[in-house]
Amino acid sequence: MGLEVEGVTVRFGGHTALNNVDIWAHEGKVTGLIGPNGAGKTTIFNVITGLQPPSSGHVRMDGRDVGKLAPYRRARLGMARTFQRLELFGSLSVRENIQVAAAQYRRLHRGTKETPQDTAARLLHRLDLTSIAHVRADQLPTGQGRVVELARALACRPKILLLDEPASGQDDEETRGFGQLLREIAADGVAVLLVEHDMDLVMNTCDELHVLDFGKKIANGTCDEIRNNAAVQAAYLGTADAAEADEVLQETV
Ligand SMILES: Nc1ncnc2c1ncn2[C@@H]1O[C@H](COP(=O)(O)OP(=O)(O)OP(=O)(O)O)[C@@H](O)[C@H]1O
Repeated sequence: MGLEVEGVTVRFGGHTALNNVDIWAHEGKVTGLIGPNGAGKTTIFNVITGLQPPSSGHVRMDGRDVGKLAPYRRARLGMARTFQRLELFGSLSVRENIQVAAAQYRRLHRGTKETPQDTAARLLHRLDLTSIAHVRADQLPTGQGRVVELARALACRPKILLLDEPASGQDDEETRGFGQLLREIAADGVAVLLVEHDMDLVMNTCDELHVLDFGKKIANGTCDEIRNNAAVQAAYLGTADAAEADEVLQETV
């Protein structure tokens, strides 16, 4: 169970941004989606969440085709996303940002017992944000903002969590902590799909990877398999010389 994307194609005028792409993210796992700039990673997130209608293909959540559903209806079914650019409510505090999301969730899921205040307190504690709970979101360094965005997504109790470059703006220590959090969130039964350029985070956190290049899926496998894949090395380095690529990739990855 989790997320399945099957045969998705997206055309922008004459440009094919995604070409018959299949990817998946299983519950309980962190799945990475990587590829060079312009490979189509954000476009596929937009297709999954319903912001970008595909020219063809299917998106399924727990086996149900959600391709015709508006973004808010997919969110109601348990899809949450963070964005490349932070999308916090700048004038609200960290606590309020989480509480607003929790209140919205509770409004839509009437059986929810936990109050938004308690949800916020629980997530502040779990994500080690209690000491900055009162700080306005627009006063936060980006690295902390990323964790608040994650907390806000978790307030919606997602089954599928899509993260678009969550490590950008984080220092090495923050990124390590973030990776650990993602592992814990997946262990709670969430399907985590991670788009990320920070290869340390990807390789230390993901159970499985999909690789896109120029809108096509060129590889899928474990981190070790992907590290040693000649097509991936060539895509990242623009060379078909596997030996040369391998040398540089060992330094990059
Ligand atoms: N709305 C759009 N109209 C036209 N072309 C687009 C549009 N959105 C994306 N593209 C093009 O589609 C391709 C895929 O873009 P996308 O942003 O999905 O790549 P990406 O893998 O997320 O890149 P990055 O790692 O730089 O964020 C690129 O060539 C991009 O220029």
